[in-house]
Order: sequence, then C-alpha cells, then structure tokens
Amino acid sequence: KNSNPGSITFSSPPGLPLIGNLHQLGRHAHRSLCSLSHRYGPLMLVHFVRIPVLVVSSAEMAKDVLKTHDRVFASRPRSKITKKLLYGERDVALAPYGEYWRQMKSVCVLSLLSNKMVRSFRDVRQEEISLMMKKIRKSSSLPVNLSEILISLTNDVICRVALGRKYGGEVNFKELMKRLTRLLGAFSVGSTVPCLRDRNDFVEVLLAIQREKSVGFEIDRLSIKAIVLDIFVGGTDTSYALMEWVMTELLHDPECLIRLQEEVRMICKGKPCVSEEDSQEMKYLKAVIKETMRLHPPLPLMVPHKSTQDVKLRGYHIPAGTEVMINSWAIGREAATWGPDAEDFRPERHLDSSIDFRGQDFELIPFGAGRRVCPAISFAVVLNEEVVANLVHQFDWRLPVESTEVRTGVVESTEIAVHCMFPLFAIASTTT
Ligand code: HEM
Repeated sequence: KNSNPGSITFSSPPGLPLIGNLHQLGRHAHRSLCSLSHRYGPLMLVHFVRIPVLVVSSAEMAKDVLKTHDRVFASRPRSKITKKLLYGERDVALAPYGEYWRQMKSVCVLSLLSNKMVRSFRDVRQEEISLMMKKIRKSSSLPVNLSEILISLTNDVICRVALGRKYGGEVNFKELMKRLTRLLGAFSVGSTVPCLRDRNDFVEVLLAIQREKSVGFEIDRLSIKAIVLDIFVGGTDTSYALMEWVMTELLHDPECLIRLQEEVRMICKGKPCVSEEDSQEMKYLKAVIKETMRLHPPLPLMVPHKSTQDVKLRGYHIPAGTEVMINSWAIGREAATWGPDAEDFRPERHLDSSIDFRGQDFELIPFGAGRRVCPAISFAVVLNEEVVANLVHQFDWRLPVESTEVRTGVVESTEIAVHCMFPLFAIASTTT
C-alpha cells in the first residue's frame, strides 16, 4: 500500500515470507538483479530478509542517486560485523557519512593516494614488475599460473606501499594486523631509527599526520589501523581481479592482443621495460583496460549506500535509512548506451568516445561516483597499465590448448570482488 500520497508505488519482484527476494539472487547477485531489472525497471525495490534495498540498474538512475541526490545517499548500511572488524567503523569505506568519514576521506585523497604519492611509488612498481617478469621467464614456455603471479604482485605492491615492506604471499590479514600493531608500536623509537624515519609508506604518513596534527584533527592508532585495513581489503582483490580480467580477455581475443602489442612495442622502441610515461601515450592500452572495467567491474554492485533523509526520486518516495545497491555491471552492459554489441569485448569502442571511468560519466562507474567514489583510481589505473603493458611487451602469450576449447577462464567467481572462477594459465614465450 502506498503510504505517501502523490508518490508512485515501486514495482518489486514478488518475494517469499521471511526471506523476501533472497532466493532470487543466485550465484552471481549482479546478474540476477540485472535480469530482474529488465522486468521490474532500473529503479527496483527488493527485500533481503526484511531489509528493503533499492536496486539501481541504469546510468540515468545512477546519476540521480550519485549526483543529484549524492549527499542524501552518501552513507553506508551498518552491521555488527563491520563494526567489530573495522574498529567501530573507524575506516573510510564503511564509515557512516559525517564529519569523521569526511576527515578520513580527505586524508586518503590528499595525503595517501594523491598523484604525488602515486608517482613516489614508481620504484616499488617497477621493482615488483621486474621480479614478476623474472618469474615468468623462468617458466620456459610451460603454462604459468598467471592468476597466482598477479595476486602475489598486487599483495607485494600494496604491502610495500602501505607498510613499507613486503611480507610474502602467505601472510593472512590477522597476521598483517599483528605486524601493523608492532609497526605502530615501533614508532615511538622511530625518530631515533633511521630506517623508520626515512619511510614514505602509508603508515609512516599517517603517523606523521598524527604527530604533527597537520590536518586539523586527531588521528588515533585505531583509525590508522582501520584505514590500512581498508587499503588491503579494498585495494588488493580489486586490483588483481582487474589485471586478471584484462589478460583473460586478451588471451581469448588474439587480434586485440596483437594490436596492443604493436602499440606497446612501437612506443617503447626496443626499450626492455615499459615505464609510466610510456604507458601514458598508449591509447589502445587505455581502451583495453576501460573495456575490461565495463564488462568486468571488480565490484559489480559497488559498496552499498544508505540514504540519510526522505527523498523523492523520479516520483518515488524513498524513506531515510533505505539501502541502495548500484549495479555497475548492469550499467556497463546497457544496450541503450553501448549498442547491440554491448556484451562483446571491443576496446575500439572507446577510441573515439569521451566516456571515462573517473566518476563524471554514469555509463561507466567501476569506481563509483560522487562523494563515495574510490579514492584510489589513479593508484589502481597506473599499476594496471604498467603491469599489462610490460606483460605484453616482453612476452608473446597464448592459452594452453585445452583452455582455448572451453572458455573456462571467462566464468566469474562468486566472491564480492569478482574475478575469474578458475586460475588463468597461459604460456609465455620471449620475443627476443
Ligand atoms: C581496480 C581497482 C579498484 C576498483 C575497481 C575499486 C572500486 C571501488 C568502488 C566501486 C568503491 C565504492 C564506491 C561507492 O560506494 O560509490 C570503492 C571505494 C573505495 N576504494 Fe576502491 N577500487 C579499486 C582499488 C582501490 C585501491 C587500490 C584502494 C586503496 C589503495 C581503494 C580504496 C578504496 C576506499 C578507501 C574506498 C572507500 C571510499 C568511501 O567510502 O568514501 N580502492 N572502490
């Protein structure tokens, strides 16, 4: 029953008592919600158990939520689990909208993930990429587990950038947090220990902000831990998933792979490695990465938003406290925007298009948009570009025979950050 006269009643898929629409989700929630939206519209209300969730599935509606009413929808749903895991929501990604979140986000944007910081990690990226190349070279034309190699590269880069050193692929989060606690403890002697004083990683920057009170508010150690945890949780899986999808699509599309190799090799003109400056010139590389993010956004349903006051959206009454899921996967495949070949991998479509993924164009929002947009777009994109460019520059790639027959690699996993269901094995041969 519509309790708000003058407003339209939502069309909702019929649910079951108690569980609501949960049973309609299937293994890939973004796909099921996309199919439901074809029937019930791009602004659809579903119920998960008893929680009403507004599902947004078109670029137009996403613009209404993330731009026109950005402030109203800028909070996050709360849960006991995240409260416990994130030191009482003292991180950035899941903190409710308000002064604390605003301050922490500005630390991320201005101090940790600024373009200057991204540039300062150039040596870390280059060293880790060249280690990865050595590993691949050792495979001497046998299939390599590229997924494993990309996971360990991403872990090592994020560890070095966040904590100042790497701890090897096998360390789990609990162990990392223990080490972070020890690292924070070590700071009291940091001013007398040169190796700590010279560090330029996130923990060091956060400790300097704490010490110098340079941002006009106090950051305590729990906040530092919560932010670093965000960076590991939000940064590792997403970045590696994107690299894995890029290589999966390229390996299944040899023509694109060759076109990319031609571009990379022409711009590098015989140099052994691709640098950040080189990759800036690579238009086709950028189109390949954009196309991969369109078809495989690593967080297809982004991070849930929540409204903080009543609002009217296209005639619908949305009460304060409504949870919102934005299906960027569905938006990236809308035929109205992308045409009848929206499901196909075709990087060329971006060469003459101004649509970008930085949050201004709602047709492509793998990083979100508005106040809650991902603060690490440059960080993630620079790393991805350099890794992919080096992989195709230094090696020729092909799939082992058995995986060319069945497109096993193009099946999605069921985790929150969606990567390939099966590890990507590929054969690398050196070009020289
Ligand atoms: C390809 C890689 C990445 C993708 C696709 C991605 C995507 C996203 C998305 C969709 C959101 C939610 C936006 C919203 O709610 O509207 C987000 C938020 C966030 N991301 Fe990323 N991300 C990536 C890499 C990273 C990295 C490397 C870091 C850290 C170093 C990071 C840190 C964060 C943080 C802290 C937030 C929370 C922002 C807030 O709530 O205000 N992300 N990201």
